[in-house]
Amino acid sequence: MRLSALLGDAAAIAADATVTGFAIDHRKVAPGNLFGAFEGLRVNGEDYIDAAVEAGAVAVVARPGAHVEGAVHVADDNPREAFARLAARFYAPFPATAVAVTGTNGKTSTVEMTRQLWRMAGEHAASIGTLGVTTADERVVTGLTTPDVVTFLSNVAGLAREGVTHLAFEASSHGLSQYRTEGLPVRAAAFTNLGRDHLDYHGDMAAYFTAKLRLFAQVLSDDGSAVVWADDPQSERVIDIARERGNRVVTVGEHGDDLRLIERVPTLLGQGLVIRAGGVDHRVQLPLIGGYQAANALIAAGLVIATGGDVATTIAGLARLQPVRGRLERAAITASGAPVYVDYAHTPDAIEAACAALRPHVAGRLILVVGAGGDRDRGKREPMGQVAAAAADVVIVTDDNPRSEDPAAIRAELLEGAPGAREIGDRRAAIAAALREAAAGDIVLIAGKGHEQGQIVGDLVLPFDDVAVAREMAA
Ligand SMILES: CC(=O)N[C@H]1[C@@H](OP(=O)(O)OP(=O)(O)OC[C@H]2O[C@@H](n3ccc(=O)[nH]c3=O)[C@H](O)[C@@H]2O)O[C@H](CO)[C@@H](O)[C@@H]1O[C@H](C)C(=O)N[C@@H](C)C(=O)N[C@H](CCC(=O)O)C(=O)O
Ligand SMILES: Nc1ncnc2c1ncn2[C@@H]1O[C@H](COP(=O)(O)OP(=O)(O)OP(=O)(O)O)[C@@H](O)[C@H]1O
Ligand SMILES: N[C@H](CCC[C@H](N)C(=O)O)C(=O)O
Ligand SMILES: [Mg+2]
Repeated sequence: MRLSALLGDAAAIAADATVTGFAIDHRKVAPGNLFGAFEGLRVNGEDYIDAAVEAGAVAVVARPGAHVEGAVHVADDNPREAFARLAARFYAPFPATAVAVTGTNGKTSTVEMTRQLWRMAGEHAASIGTLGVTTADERVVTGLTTPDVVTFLSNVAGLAREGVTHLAFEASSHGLSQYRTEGLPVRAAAFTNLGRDHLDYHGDMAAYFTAKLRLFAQVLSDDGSAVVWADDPQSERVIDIARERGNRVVTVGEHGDDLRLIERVPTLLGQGLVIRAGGVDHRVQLPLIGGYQAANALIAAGLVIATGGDVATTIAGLARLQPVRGRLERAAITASGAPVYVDYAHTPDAIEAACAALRPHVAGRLILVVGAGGDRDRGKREPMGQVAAAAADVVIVTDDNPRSEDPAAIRAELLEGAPGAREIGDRRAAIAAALREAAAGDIVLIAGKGHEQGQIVGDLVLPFDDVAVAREMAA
């Protein structure tokens, strides 16, 4: 693509260059690239403009005040957004049907279920999120929930080239604030719930919620649909924004109008659901336990239906959903017969939801192994401890991903909320202790790391897999 075709202004025409790609890190600039220079949390990308030009950048998207020499300066007050829109024009075409999911908890589960439902309907579908880029054939890990804009848009274009027509992706609050997905038309956007997380980055709950709401206020296409979990206290805000913009609103949940959850009966390995849609009651056996997975399944069904899926077929498909990795995954059964579950709960609400999911199945005690990640919202730690103490019968506080923090200090903050808890820093030892403690009728829940394959300690990623450790200890 010619730079003049992308920008169309005099400077671009004069430069008469061919654009070869986009980069936001100067170390990844190749000759002919457009470089995006953004102010970050750690450094200012504008400091690398000269180096990017040196490496062959033909244009630089940066604030009007930035100094650009030797390349075309694309000046914009919001360089991240301007960059994303140009990148989208370069990388297009994209899958015709893209949907996005935001919310504190449930994004990964919902995009994965949406992908599965589409596949059951015979569509060529993919998902992008915490688990990576997932298609029917493979999964490629990207490291972030919403990858950076270049990785995201180039991957989405790659999926389209492979024939993917349907994409469900996670729109994290960081991703929304940083315009990581702008330019990809979003035909439906879903809201799962709002709880405490990431206040280290956003400052307060209002700013965190505003970041998420941008999905509905700005990212969702004008003629797109908003799919809203109606049972969250914040749902009205989302619905109001969608109505104001004239988007179609699809509400799901006990208070939902479009997919109303009439009945939910936990069974040994799943739950029986009655879902009312268009005045008809549909009965379906969801093969996953936990109210929270029923919520995510309904939101996924809402997204599929909002983008043209048949109502009865989609609801019937819920009976064939496969479990999502690390979300209430049954990892092992102890010698004494106690099931051991691994779950990615790393917020107060998620710990509550995961414990509530297991409670109907607990005859004896619920034994919880829990920790919190370092370099992340510190204020969520004490509430996580409080919820753990209230929802479980035995709490063992351990390390999650300490990152650059002192693990003992993180544990101390959790213990503020759970003074009666046991403290075992070493995660392997904590899991071993929980499994030893468990008797017949008890259930062990290992929370916080779900599918993760490593434990981040300082700059090191040490191999660690909760499911594998649980299996090893149970054997
Ligand atoms: C807080 C946050 O979102 N940080 C991400 C963000 O950093 P930033 O914009 O603040 O970047 P910075 O490091 O200050 O650098 C500024 C700019 O200079 C550029 N640069 C930097 C250094 C250099 O030598 N040359 C250069 O050009 C950078 O590419 C960047 O564009 O952009 C970087 C480049 O894409 C990301 O690597 C980085 O993710 C860090 C590693 C991270 O841990 N992010 C987490 C918190 C995150 O994004 N999580 C969310 C939510 C998780 C969830 O709840 O699911 C996610 O979507 O994964
Ligand atoms: N709808 C829900 N309501 C409450 N809690 C939930 C819900 N869905 C999932 N959870 C809890 O949150 C955990 C994380 O779920 P999931 O990975 O689907 O969320 P996420 O929003 O993608 O998280 P992340 O922000 O890390 O990407 C689950 O393991 C579970 O404990
Ligand atoms: N996407 C989330 C995942 C947290 C998982 C937990 N294991 C932790 O490390 O805090 C984050 O980056 O905040
Ligand atoms: Mg996720």
